[in-house]
Amino acid sequence: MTQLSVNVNKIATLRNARGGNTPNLIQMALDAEKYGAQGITVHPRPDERHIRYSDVYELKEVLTTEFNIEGNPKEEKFIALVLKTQPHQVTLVPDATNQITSNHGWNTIEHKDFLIKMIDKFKEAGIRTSIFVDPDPKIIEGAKETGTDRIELYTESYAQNFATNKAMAIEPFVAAAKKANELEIGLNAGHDLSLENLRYFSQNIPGLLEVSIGHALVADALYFGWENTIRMYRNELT
Ligand SMILES: CC(=O)[C@@H](O)[C@H](O)COP(=O)(O)O
Ligand SMILES: NCC(=O)COP(=O)(O)O
Repeated sequence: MTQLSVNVNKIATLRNARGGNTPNLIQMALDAEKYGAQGITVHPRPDERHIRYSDVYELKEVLTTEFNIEGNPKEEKFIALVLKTQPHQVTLVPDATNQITSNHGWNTIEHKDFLIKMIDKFKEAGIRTSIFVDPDPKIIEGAKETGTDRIELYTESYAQNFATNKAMAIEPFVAAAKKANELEIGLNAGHDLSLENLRYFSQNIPGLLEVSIGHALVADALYFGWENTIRMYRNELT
């Protein structure tokens, strides 16, 4: 059964918009767990545009499901945060500081030595590692070389092409998943997954352990409510 990790970045975006504590990020994360989230994901970016480093420490103290922290380990501050908070999983994402959102995976061949160093550091601390990659079999072979526990398939291209031709959209991800299964690398996925495209993805991707979903889920919750929306997303997963 694929696990749903709810990314709460956009709850923090709304909270920060007025400088107070409404919506209460910690309470919404706890309620997400109560409503069926099997994990909570955060992506504390260097400019703290949404998730603040202080949020990560507070969440660590109260969460009871899997805690997944995403970020780029080129930032020493990120490495220190992860080592101090000891999440279940760290997902390494090659974002530049000024990116509006994540828009590419690692070049696991070009950055092999750096990734090996970072993955060793987090694994030695007992933290499961995942690295954000495009659905490219060569890149996934490179991921195997890094020793990472898991990869996270960057699913924006699937989401973008889904409405036009879902069979074509999912093809590269099926091939990538089969390669990950063959190499015995754990398989996660995320970015722009939604109520429209999640079920088809989940039904066709072999060995999918976890999806992390935030932007579309929070947007849907504006219509359907936090509890209903989380239950609806859980219902789309096989
Ligand atoms: C890695 C990934 O695809 C997303 O979790 C990303 O972290 C979303 O970041 P924003 O919420 O800042 O768009
Ligand atoms: N790793 C993907 C994630 O956590 C959320 O991505 P999105 O659903 O906000 O696009």
